[in-house]
Amino acid sequence: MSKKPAKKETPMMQQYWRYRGEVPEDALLLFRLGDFYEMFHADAEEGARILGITLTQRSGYPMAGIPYHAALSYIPKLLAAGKKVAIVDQVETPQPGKLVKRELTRILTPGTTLEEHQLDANKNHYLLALTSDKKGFHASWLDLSTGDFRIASEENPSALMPLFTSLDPREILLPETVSAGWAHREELRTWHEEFDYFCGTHAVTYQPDYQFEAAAGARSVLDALKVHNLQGFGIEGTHPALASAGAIITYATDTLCSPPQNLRKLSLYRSGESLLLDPATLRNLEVFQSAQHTRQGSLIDAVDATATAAGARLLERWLAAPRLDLEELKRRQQAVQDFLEEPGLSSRVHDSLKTIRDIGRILGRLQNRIRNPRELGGIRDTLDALPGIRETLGEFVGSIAEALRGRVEPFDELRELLDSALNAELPSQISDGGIIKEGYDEERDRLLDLSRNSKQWLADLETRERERTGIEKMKVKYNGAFGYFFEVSKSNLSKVPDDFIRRQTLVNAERFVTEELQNKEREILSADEKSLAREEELFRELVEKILEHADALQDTASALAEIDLFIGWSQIAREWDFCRPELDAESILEIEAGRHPVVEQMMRRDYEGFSGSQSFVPNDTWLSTGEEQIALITGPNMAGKSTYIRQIALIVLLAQVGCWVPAKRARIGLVDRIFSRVGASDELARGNSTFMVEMNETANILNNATERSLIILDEIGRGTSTYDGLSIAWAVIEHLHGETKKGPRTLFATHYHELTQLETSLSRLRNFHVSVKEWNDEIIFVRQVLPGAADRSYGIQVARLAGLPNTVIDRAKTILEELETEGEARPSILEEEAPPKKKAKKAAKVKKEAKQPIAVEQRAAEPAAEIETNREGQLSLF
Ligand SMILES: Nc1ncnc2c1ncn2[C@@H]1O[C@H](COP(=O)(O)OP(=O)(O)OP(=O)(O)O)[C@@H](O)[C@H]1O
Repeated sequence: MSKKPAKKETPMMQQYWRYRGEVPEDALLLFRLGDFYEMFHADAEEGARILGITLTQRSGYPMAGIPYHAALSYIPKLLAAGKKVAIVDQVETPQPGKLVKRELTRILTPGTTLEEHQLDANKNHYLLALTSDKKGFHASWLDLSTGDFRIASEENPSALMPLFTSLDPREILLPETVSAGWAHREELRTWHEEFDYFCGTHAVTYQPDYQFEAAAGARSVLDALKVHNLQGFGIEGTHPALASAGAIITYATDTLCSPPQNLRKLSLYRSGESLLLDPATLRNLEVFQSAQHTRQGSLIDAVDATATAAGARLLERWLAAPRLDLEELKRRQQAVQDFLEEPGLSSRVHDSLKTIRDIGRILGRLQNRIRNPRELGGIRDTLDALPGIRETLGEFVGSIAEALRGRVEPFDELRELLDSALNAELPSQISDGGIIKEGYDEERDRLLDLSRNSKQWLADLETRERERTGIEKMKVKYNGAFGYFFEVSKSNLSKVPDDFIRRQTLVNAERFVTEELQNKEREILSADEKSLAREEELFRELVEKILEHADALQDTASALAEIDLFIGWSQIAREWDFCRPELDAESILEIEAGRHPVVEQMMRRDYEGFSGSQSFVPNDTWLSTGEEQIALITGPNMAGKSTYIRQIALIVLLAQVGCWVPAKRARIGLVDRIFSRVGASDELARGNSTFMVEMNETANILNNATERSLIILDEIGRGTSTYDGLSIAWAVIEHLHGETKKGPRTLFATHYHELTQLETSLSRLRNFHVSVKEWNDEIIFVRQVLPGAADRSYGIQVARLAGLPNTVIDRAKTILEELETEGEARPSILEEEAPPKKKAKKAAKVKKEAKQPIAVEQRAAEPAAEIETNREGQLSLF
């Protein structure tokens, strides 16, 4: 931050320093000076560097400025550079010789911006606060742009991490000393490591601890929501998470420079009501971002066919909190069905939705006094689209579409008002005028006429005076310093009459006024000013009228967002042949011809891809906690093991947000958590080794999975020596299987062929393999998941496909042969580590079979049939 210099400052700079002292140290102060926002001292140096603008000097100190009308395009760059931006505006018209009055009008921070161009239209924009006390950890999050405001408390902060990752907040508020203490608590070590990393990738603002005081927080929340108690929201007034909610309100108030006006509801988030996906699983399944950190290639992108930004944000919120509530999920599924059954009507509604504006966010800005005429135009255009949308929705027969129609209000009166009041084209600033339609307000029309007639009068005067003086090219002109004047070129000066009063001499011309012109000028300027003032008054009245309907408009906006999302899903279901999954509370998972939604879409778009195949090969799945609880999947590299196990997790996730799923048929017993242990590339940046990350994630799964969870494990144990890895994988499977009759539904993909022997000792484990064919020492990927274990890994053939030099491939083959011969002489892991007593007998049998597993023979008859079926377009030949 800039330090105030010791020398005597001008009054303006004294004013500057007063505000500089008021705003947070890490904010850059933009100080309005005429037509510029100026930065001074250290702010100027930093601002000029970030914005790439010229650094100048004023009275010996650094200064850098941006034109005020271009501020909107500069500010996002400062925010993107992680800076906060404080704005001090001029709040009166400058008078010569008088220090202009200024006020701090706004502090823009990553989590509290509201302006359209500073928000990503398709993403929620959360400010998150977290604190802790003896009872546990308390979080609150608010999207100030829409007023979405929630709280959550958990004894164990790890339970909040899935939520934080899904929210992907723009800014995090933490209590300074309380949060510093978390690092020293041994029991929080694992969580803190993860949270610390999370904070490292998000903007964090530390606040004094007292801002997180629970009782004061409860009061701020009541004030902000304008209610006497929180019972209506089902929240106790002593709920500990109100501490963080209070900190959010205080921060929002400080940054908006007045209390937020668009909060009307507080909701309590209970982790037990959602399907939880821990941060690693969200990353591994590429739910919100692909492995390349792009939206393209993620699940959200694959199931997003929304036409509106609000619809896209709703999808993000729903994917962040998949449900366990059958009734709600069935409502969503039915909505998709209603729209799917009426494609013509649905696309008509969707087309109309493309014309509506983001009224949820517009209202947020209007309520928080960020007002511009075009936003009113946005509300008007949206309301204009409503009758058509309602009419089309009325033609649907489905019950849910009908219910949704009921939530879209017509707003006839407000629509008529805005239609009659607002011009078709609107300015971006109130001060530009031209907002109000002629004929809407008598007084404003009168002033407008006066100003217009005066302009005609000026034109007449110009003609009259040209005739009188004989100066043919004399013109009436206007400028801010002198007002209206006659401009006469030097060559015509001799013709100027005596009643012309000289005002200014230019190189080639002179400027004059007359008494008549001066009188008229006063009349015109006052008519213009009065007309503008009247327009501003009418504008404010219109805003108030809109805000009277704010709640109803918000409700309509959320219904429109749902309709948009459902229609989008119905289009995806039709285009990609999704089915409506049966949902129940049984612990089973049955998928017929399931597909990976993202890989399938990418393959269709890019059929020249490495897979070499144009269409995705569907596969079946059957799991149940009591019978076929664990599917152990083996198969060569590149066969499709990872894709298969991920597709199952994605199908379950989609089903639990209410979307239809990429399968021919599916029956899904609701899942409380999805765990995955897949790749680890992201984690290396955290300073953990691949193996450490793998073990951390595995520990998390084993400690937290319940009977209702779904677990996908990919190549567990590969990050260490073969025998260590194999032993760990072996023990993990045994643990998940357990002794009892039930356990989490698990898919385990592995290259450790020894594990396939577990089928004989673990009653609820089944072997599967992803099949391939050999053809002249090359392999053909068939991508079919079939019962039984794979015979070998074909790693060398795959390496050849990847382009390894022939010399290396040949040498590898020789080494492999040697190793295989040696391996036969070496004792197997089963002999090194005896299984538990009661399995000893079975294990002895396995040992016998290990060298020549029965599964291989069982599959001997399968290849011909597979080749036949898959040649029809699905076979991939390299
Ligand atoms: N069912 C399928 N239909 C068509 N192509 C598929 C299918 N499954 C996977 N693929 C293609 O095969 C590629 C490799 O799949 P995947 O990564 O799942 O193999 P893998 O068996 O896990 O390999 P590795 O053991 O080497 O990790 C994928 O990128 C995809 O393009």
